[in-house]
Amino acid sequence: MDRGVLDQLQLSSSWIWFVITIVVTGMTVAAMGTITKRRLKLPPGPPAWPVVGCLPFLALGQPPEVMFANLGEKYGELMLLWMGSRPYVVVSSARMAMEFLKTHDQEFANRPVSVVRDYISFKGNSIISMPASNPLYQRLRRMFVMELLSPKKIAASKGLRKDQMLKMLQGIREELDASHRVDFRMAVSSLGLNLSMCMIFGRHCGGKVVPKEIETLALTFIKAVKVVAKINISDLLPSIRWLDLQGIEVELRDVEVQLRKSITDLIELKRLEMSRWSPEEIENDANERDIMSKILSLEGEDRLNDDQQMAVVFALLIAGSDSISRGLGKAIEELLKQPLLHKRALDELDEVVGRDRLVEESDMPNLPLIQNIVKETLRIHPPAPLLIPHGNFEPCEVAGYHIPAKSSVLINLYALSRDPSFWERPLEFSPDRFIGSNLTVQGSDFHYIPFGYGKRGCPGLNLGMTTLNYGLALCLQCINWRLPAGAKLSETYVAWKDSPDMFLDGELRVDPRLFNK
Ligand code: HEM
Repeated sequence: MDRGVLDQLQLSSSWIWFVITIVVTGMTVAAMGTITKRRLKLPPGPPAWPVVGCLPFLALGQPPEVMFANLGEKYGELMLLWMGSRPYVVVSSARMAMEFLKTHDQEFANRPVSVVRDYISFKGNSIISMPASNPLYQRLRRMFVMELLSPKKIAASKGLRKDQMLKMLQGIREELDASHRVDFRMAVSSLGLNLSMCMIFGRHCGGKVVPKEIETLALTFIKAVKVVAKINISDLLPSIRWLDLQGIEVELRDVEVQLRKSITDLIELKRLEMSRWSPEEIENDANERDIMSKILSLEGEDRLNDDQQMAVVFALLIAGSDSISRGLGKAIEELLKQPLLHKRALDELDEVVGRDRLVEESDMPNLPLIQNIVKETLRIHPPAPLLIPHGNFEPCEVAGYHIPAKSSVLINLYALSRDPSFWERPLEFSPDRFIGSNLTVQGSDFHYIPFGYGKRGCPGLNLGMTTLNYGLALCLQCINWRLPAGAKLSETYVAWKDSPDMFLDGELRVDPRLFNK
């Protein structure tokens, strides 16, 4: 859900609600009435009107996590909101997050139904939207953790990460040559997608020459993300889905066809490439080169059918791209706001790596400040601030409250990571809070779970952290990020570099003059 979509929803809401009210009056009353009659202790929440539930009372112009955090101050750590005819349970404390993600992990390790799932889960084969009890989910999950995103795979793809990041920096450099200014948010926005594409297909994606098939998939993917991000009224009021009031299903149908075509084209190219492998290449584990080669070489009961292969590709793209771009963009943005912290990070790089070579992933354990900047970025700006909604099939009792069946459970990381009873000066960006602390991104404490926790916790955690840590170190080493006088961070953030010699002979070199000592 992005803010633009919410604004859009608000603008067009009056007539839409009018139609909905006429069509389905009474249905929600019936749903809610059943529960009230049984006098169950429901979590507190805002009042709900027939049909539309509490939607008219929500401040839809705000980002959802902020809106829910504000509501949490009024209604408490566990809230029940009827949005349309659907129950949404919002969790705003570490204690309650532990209840749902640890104590009751089994019951809530599913995903709520949604219209999107009917289209781009490739016939129910997506790991992201599948119930955790599905045997295919367990097989895919094992494959993601043990094979596709394993420490061995991550180590094997380090050259590719470096290559892609240098291409991004080169792009920035070329823009600087032309204008002396670069919008970093724009520059970094395609990095995550390029990295994911490379890891999946083993093809070079960034830079000027992009293979046509890769470009087509990237464009289709961006289109798909835009549709997925829309709030669909049919999800809130399933009984009027047939009206498709916002035309979203028409768009989804179109996007599904295009995704299928572009992913299939790339898979076919990979098949062709594999058919030309020499016996030596096969002997030397050529199928370990990239994720698609690995998937296509699975045999016997491990083999994935066409829908499953496409679903794996799409899941990796959608879960792994934006999180990286957003994380890196926010880290740089925070450093632009704090020049002293920025300088400390540069000093650390200087001391550990020096100026004669580029930083490598193997340097990262010796760069604790840069690692803490990434950790703090994920605290203040978690890429998935409400996780991905969890769901339960059956009604359930949690901490003495009745949670209706088929609820959408949203864990509000925004509230957890700003809890003043746990965090000192929670609104301050202060990476040093992690010095000597035993907080880890793996979820050693439920106040800090940027990757989620438990059965549905992110399988890309190691890849995500490796990429963000290294990406930040390289971006800091190669570019002297500055906010030009008068530029406002809230509008756009712009960076420039003083030295014209960062790239020599098309190759990246670290120029001592980059660092303003
Ligand atoms: C900084 C980077 C990342 C962050 C902060 C992040 C965070 C998350 C979060 C919060 C979830 C939802 C957990 C839940 O529902 O409880 C998730 C799910 C997921 N992530 Fe990540 N992620 C990152 C990078 C990646 C990468 C690089 C990949 C793979 C290329 C990836 C693959 C996935 C998948 C497949 C899921 C769905 C798991 C499931 O439903 O079982 N993530 N991630």
